[in-house]
Amino acid sequence: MAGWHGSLRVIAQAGGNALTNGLGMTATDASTVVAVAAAVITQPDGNFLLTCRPEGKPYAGYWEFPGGKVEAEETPLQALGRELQEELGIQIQKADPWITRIFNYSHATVCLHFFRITQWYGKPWGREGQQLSWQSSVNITVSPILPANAPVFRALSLPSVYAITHASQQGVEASLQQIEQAFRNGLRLIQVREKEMDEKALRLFSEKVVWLAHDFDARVLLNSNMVLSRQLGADGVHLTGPQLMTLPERPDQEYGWCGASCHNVEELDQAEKLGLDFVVLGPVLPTLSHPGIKPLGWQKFAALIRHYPLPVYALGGLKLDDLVVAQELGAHGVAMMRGIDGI
Ligand SMILES: Nc1nc2c([nH]c(=O)n2[C@H]2C[C@H](O)[C@@H](COP(=O)(O)OP(=O)(O)OP(=O)(O)O)O2)c(=O)[nH]1
Repeated sequence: MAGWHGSLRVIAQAGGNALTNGLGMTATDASTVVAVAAAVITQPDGNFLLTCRPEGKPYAGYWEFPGGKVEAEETPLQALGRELQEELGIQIQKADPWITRIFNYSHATVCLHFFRITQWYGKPWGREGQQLSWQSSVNITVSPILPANAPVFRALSLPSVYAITHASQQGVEASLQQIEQAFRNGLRLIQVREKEMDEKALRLFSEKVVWLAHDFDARVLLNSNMVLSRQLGADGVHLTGPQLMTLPERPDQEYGWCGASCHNVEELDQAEKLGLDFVVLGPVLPTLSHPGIKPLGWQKFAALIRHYPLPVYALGGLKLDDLVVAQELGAHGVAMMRGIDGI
């Protein structure tokens, strides 16, 4: 159990005391937590597979991600390989670890290890007579859904690339042109982070980014400024590390999406406690925007996010080409400031 992150680590050390894991769910004892492996089997268009729980199981008739309990002597990934063969007749070709979430049902407390499966052998079919359905995170058309899975759909609706503006260095016009091009090329999430702009310039620039983004159905989060975010109709706020550590609770839902910058385990724990939508963790590699800060490196990055419940974007000196390695290590995606010109 050593090395389990956040709530899982806490539960492992708790020795039977009831505790809250920061997601509004309570686990009672490490020994009563049932490990489950679940697959987000994703097609190139982003649609993923849900299956309907067959008669005879708890929550029969509810829709879920394919998978099942991890048996003794199995790793979650081994369990998933077995379950997908048994339930769907497919073999995993490529699986990336994703988020790990705990949920308290009346019949059990489950620890769900999610993997994203992007390549597999065979065509999925309901080998246990269960129904299958390909779904999109923005429009789930089957119901009911297992209660633990609502935040998972929200996480899945986050794109794999998160851009960060740097107009103060680049020049406002050049920056807006680049951002528009990136939206044309598929960018769907951006943070306005302009620490050197005065209030008026920031308002003007942010307003333009929001207009542009909404033309492309993309989302804009403003760095640290909840009031301005709401005034401009932006999609939410991105908290700085210090801001994250001083907030007693998540900004009101009326502010929309809420992410945060994290650099260490304390900040990751706090983001989990506040129930944020995602975090950015870095710097992974040396970066011009934070000279003099020792980068985490990929190994430490992977260790910090192991078994973490929120989607994590890797940040710091990264380009689009780093997305594959980031996701193989458990990241949801990559966040980029200068790398945005490659989008
Ligand atoms: N497979 C799966 N299980 C989920 C999801 N969400 C969620 O809360 N769970 C819970 C429901 C169950 O309590 C538990 C999975 O247990 P299960 O009974 O389906 O496991 P299994 O396939 O190994 O079944 P069995 O051999 O025990 O009959 O995890 C999900 O998306 N997929």
